[in-house]
Amino acid sequence: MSDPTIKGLPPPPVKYDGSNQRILIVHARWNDTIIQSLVSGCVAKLKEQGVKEENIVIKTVPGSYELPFATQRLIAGSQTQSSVNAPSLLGASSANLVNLLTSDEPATPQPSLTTTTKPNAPSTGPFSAAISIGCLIKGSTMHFEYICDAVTNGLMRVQLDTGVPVIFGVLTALTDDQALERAGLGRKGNKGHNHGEDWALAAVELAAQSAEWSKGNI
Ligand SMILES: Nc1c(NC[C@H](O)[C@H](O)[C@H](O)CO)[nH]c(=O)[nH]c1=O
Ligand SMILES: CC(=O)[C@@H](O)COP(=O)(O)O
Repeated sequence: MSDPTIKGLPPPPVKYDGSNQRILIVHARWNDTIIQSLVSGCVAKLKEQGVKEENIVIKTVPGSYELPFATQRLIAGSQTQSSVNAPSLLGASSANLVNLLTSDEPATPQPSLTTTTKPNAPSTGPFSAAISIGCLIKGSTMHFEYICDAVTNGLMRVQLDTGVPVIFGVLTALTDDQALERAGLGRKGNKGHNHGEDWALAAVELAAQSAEWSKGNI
């Protein structure tokens, strides 16, 4: 692997704490051997950063083209859930807080944010960050180029529209080996590096930082 200070992601400046974060992983199923390795590496690294298993929500879609829609709808849906066994709303996106403050719906009794249900019960409540994972491999037509462009711009729009960080976890590979090496599955004596680990670090960092920014702590 090349020197990460020349080409790659250096360690984060501080170790961010994921213990109060709820993370969404949405992954495509195309090129599933590669996807499964990326998701496994991502989940393992999220747990290393303190994210609880019950706060890691994994959903799948057929292909990468479906990632922006699914990510947007899952983020929106999470913001209508009460926060049980999940991070405090202060860790949520500002959009969620505005909804809560401006809703003319009669306030429904919410379980206290410190409600504890049985351990490892699946969590509910707003996502602190999302990681959208896919693997696009160039074929013989322009299909690759169009999907790459649509997915990239779509995921960027989702995060800017929702205020929830969306990590770009989409490999855009020209060959099978390029994709395998970026999933840590390289075949030619170079296993490569599992990019899913980097995406987990980015998610925990952006979730922590954006929660502070939402509170005006800049
Ligand atoms: N060729 C790849 C695809 N193609 C499928 C599309 O993403 C989409 O599911 C379909 O066009 C229906 O809307 N998807 C990948 O994730 N990776 C590929 O290499
Ligand atoms: C990324 C794709 O859509 C691509 O794998 C499809 O292959 P082809 O361009 O040969 O249809």
